[in-house]
Amino acid sequence: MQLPQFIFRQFHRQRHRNHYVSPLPSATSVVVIFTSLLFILLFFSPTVVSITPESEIFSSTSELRKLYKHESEVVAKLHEYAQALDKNLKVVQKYLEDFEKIDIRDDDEDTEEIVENPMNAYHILKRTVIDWEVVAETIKNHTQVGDLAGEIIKKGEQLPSFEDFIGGSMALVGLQDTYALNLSEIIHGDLPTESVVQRSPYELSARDCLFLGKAAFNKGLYDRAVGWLEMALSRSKEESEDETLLIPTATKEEILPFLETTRRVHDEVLEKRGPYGETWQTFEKPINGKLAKMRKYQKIKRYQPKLMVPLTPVEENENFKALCRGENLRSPKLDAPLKCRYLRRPSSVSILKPYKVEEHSIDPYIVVYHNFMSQLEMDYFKEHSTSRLKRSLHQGRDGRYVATDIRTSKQAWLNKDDGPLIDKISTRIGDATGLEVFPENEASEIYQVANYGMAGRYSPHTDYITGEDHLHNPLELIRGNRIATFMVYLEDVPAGGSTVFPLIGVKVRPRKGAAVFWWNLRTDGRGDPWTRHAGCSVLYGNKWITNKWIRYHHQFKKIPCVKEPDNERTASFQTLAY
Ligand SMILES: O=C(O)CCC(=O)C(=O)O
Ligand SMILES: [Fe+2]
Repeated sequence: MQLPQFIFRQFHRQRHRNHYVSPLPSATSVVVIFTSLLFILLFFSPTVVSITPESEIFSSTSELRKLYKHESEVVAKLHEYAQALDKNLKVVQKYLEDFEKIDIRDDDEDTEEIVENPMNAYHILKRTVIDWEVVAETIKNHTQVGDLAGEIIKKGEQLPSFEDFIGGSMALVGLQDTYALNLSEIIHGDLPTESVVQRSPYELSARDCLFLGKAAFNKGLYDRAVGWLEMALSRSKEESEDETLLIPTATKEEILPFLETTRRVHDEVLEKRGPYGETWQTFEKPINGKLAKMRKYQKIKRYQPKLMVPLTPVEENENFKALCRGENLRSPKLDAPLKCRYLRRPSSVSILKPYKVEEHSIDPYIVVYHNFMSQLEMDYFKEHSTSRLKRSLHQGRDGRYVATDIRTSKQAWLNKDDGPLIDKISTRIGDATGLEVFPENEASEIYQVANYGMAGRYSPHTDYITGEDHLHNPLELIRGNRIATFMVYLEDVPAGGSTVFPLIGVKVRPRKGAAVFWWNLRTDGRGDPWTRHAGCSVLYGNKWITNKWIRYHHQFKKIPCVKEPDNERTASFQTLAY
């Protein structure tokens, strides 16, 4: 079954039919107005037209009637013109008001706070991609500043494209789905997070909901699409009762066909393919009441997360989302042996200032080192990477590196040439883990710094390298595979952005300065698939991490190489560090 897609560009269509966007009178109508005016002026001006006895104008009511008719035509045109000016003024004012809902701030920190809210981010994208075009079109006939985008491009800035706006819309739809956000809250700009409700001054209009419904549909989230489109319908009703709007931003007639198609496709997909798969998701029951009563739908139950058993990609994704939402999937029995402790290494300052270690899983062994890096050290890492950040890529099916939504972040690399602090942190990692990290680039990789923006995420993956390709690379043969990961959070993330291990139910909340450490390989060098992990989408804020991947071959003096029996998994590395 070929899954259908809706065509976007809906916001553009709005421009032509929008209630508040009315084009200025066309060039011909302006000419008509001014010719008529000229005609009246000429007619009444005594210096130009002499009143001759033949003039019938005062005596003949029929002539006066004619004149009056001419005048009213001119007045009608002038009304039209004034109305157009007024409407165009409204377009400009509405844009300005929208922008100024947030006080203008120049300070970098303040602006960061603004863009950290995905609702604000969506509106910034919408304004610069859609509204700018509308405003530019509106003021084109008045002034020379119509080319708003040109002004910015001249400054060497990059502008978002329509595709960026679609990306932003998809991201918002993805956040709503992952965190099961309540639509009636987010349409009013309220974003519920664990601790507080983050507020954005921006509401979502019927047109926004329609657009986001289409984005959800195209993402295969048919259940969510129905939710957005139903919301579009109720917003449209609210807007039609709103006296400040002439007509709703999207009408019922426009929304209904999309909603009907979505409901129909939803039921077809559910019937033919089931309630979820890698590229789609539906409710458990059909929307159509008659179909919903069918016997086969009475038994269907939503997927219940399972741990410690092999999962299909779809099941893994469900575990991933549940963990991101903060659900607890682990049993008390699994968590019972976990401890927190102070770790001292005899040869280092940790004697005075021990590492604070918190266990998250015994097998595979996963721990968090709290307060591992200081604020100054974290700032150093971020500052040295900011100008070098590039879109993260990952290896596609054909082996080439591509940017996809599997990993939506930007990254940069830091090495010892970036200053003495780099080696200082590596020495600390070696000390804390008991592993060999020098020489840089052999025993361990240089630092990868990653920054996740709006809804940035990383789908489930392993850090150890799979496939055969790396076996032909001389450097990889020297280094061996990634035995362990040491990942430090360089920033707090107010909401979302946890690191989760979907197969074993582990979740770690990002806390700045804390580091997560785990073994990717078993003692014999084979990858441990239970270490599959993921970065949840950032719901609010901005996430910074740095990764230090430690390699296998240089550890030969530190760890015993023992083959672990397949049926008896041991956390044999655990003893190394403690
Ligand atoms: O962002 C995260 O929490 C996980 C990142 C990760 O797994 C990676 O960079 O390999
Ligand atoms: Fe990873």
